Amino acid sequence: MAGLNIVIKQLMKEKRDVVLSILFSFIAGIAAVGLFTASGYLISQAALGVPITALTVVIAIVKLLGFTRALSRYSERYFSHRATFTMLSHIRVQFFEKLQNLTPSKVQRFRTGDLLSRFVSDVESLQNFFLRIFYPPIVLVLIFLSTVLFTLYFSFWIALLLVVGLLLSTVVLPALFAKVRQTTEQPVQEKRSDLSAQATELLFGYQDLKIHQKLADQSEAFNTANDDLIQAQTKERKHELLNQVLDGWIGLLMAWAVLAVGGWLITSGQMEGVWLAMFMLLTLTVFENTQPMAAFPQYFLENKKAANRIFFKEDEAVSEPTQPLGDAGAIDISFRGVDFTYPDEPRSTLKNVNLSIPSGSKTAFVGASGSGKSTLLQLILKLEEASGEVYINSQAISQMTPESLWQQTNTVMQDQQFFAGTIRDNLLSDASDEQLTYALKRARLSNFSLTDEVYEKGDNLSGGEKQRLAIARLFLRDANLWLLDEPTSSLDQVTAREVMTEILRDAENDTFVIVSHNLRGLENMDQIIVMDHGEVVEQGTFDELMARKGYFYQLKEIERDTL
Ligand SMILES: Nc1ncnc2c1ncn2[C@@H]1O[C@H](COP(=O)(O)OP(=O)(O)OP(=O)(O)O)[C@@H](O)[C@H]1O
Repeated sequence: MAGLNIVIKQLMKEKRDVVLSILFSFIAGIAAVGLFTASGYLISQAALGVPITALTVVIAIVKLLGFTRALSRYSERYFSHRATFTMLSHIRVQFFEKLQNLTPSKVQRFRTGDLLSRFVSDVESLQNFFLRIFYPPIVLVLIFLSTVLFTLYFSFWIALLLVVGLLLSTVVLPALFAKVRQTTEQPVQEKRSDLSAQATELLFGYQDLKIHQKLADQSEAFNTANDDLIQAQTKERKHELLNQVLDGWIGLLMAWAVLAVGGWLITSGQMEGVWLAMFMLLTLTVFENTQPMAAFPQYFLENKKAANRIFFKEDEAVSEPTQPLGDAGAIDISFRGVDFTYPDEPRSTLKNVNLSIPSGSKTAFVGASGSGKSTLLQLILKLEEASGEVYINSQAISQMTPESLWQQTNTVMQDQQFFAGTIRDNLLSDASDEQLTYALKRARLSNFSLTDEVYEKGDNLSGGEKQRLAIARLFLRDANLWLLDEPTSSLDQVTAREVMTEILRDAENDTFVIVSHNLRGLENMDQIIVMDHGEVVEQGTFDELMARKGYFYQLKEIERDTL
């Protein structure tokens, strides 16, 4: 229920619309019962030959009730849908905020299709929460209470029959179906999420799957997920229809029972015959209100699951950081006893890392692939949380608001995101066109204009163009800390050198950290930190490391031999 409690809280923000929906739904329902009750009375009186003039008031009431019913139904629809759609928008925002508060790596752990399915289908399915779960039972109880009280005035036995029928169709039948559903349950949401995940993977990997001739396998997995979903939906719909039919039967059964009891009451002189048609029509109409209860168990279980998927529990409660990084200009960084393992991974990624990066220094991380260099940058950026502590300007990063840190950082990570739009949109800056064009020029992208189109994920850009576009973003920012993860790995040597010269010109007085597999040009670095299997194995200047003839020296030797 944890998820549904949050949904109720969001719904209660629209208290006024909620109350008005219940009120108008009650008026519409009770007006319908009144309309048919009065009609039954009219039919009996007409059959007994009462002159039409004596029935004018009842005829007027029938007309008034018909009008009231239509108007109230319209108002109910208006307020209930307004409350629902406003609630959905609150939930979307809350879901998005929940994702925003997760570290990026936790978000990445979701399959894209699953996330989309939660964001779209699960949120959409919650529109049934107010419309079919929350207020129909309240309205039903109110209408039945009023009807039973009215009936009690004429006959205890008919009132009792109505109560029995109500219990049968709103308690016994839904409970029975809920039980059956629990044993034969087809989790539609999970199937939908599977299909969505299969579809996104098919689309993302389309080219590779085609080249590796595995498209047929993936398509088969997609078709199986599709069939599973259809099967689950069919089963669910069958349940709902059967429930509706049985509910309708209960209404008819009660009408027959009222006819029989009414007949007995009339023949035994306990009730006047003129009321019989009235109670028949009253019973048939009042049981129409129990129809929405047929779908109640299905919607309840579905919404409970959807709410729990949207407001999923996180593994551990993360305390909100409160301290901003002070804008002191130069930035220094130190790692003290930092250990890190990616969640759900068996292998430890960083082990007891201790290092120091002085303000204004130039540092290069080198080492074998998978040794933990990129992870170190992610820890500095607070994209992951480690044990031990990282300090920036002597402030513990765990207490630091990430936004204040990112504001002072110029970053190029290995994977950059590009969006469908223009080059201008993808520079992610409010700078003037002149400044944007100059940044492109410095990143050696003068062949592009600001209005050139960029496809989703930058699919129409080469690997090197994407890197240069990411670097152009840096030239438009004013930050004191540079964290670059193989920023020029896809560029030819000449362009790479030109671009690096531009970067170093801007970073001259800043703290500069680069991860690189290219061991050339490291002579100019203030320090080189060598990583192996998640540990710092060497650190020092280029000359110091070469003189030591250790790991770095061997890497240099291998590089020289392979050139
Ligand atoms: N998101 C992730 N989830 C789980 N494990 C990860 C994740 N990212 C990286 N790893 C693992 O952490 C280890 C260190 O990876 P990292 O990317 O930091 O290494 P690296 O030294 O930067 O490698 P490369 O030079 O190839 O980029 C690797 O074993 C990798 O498999």
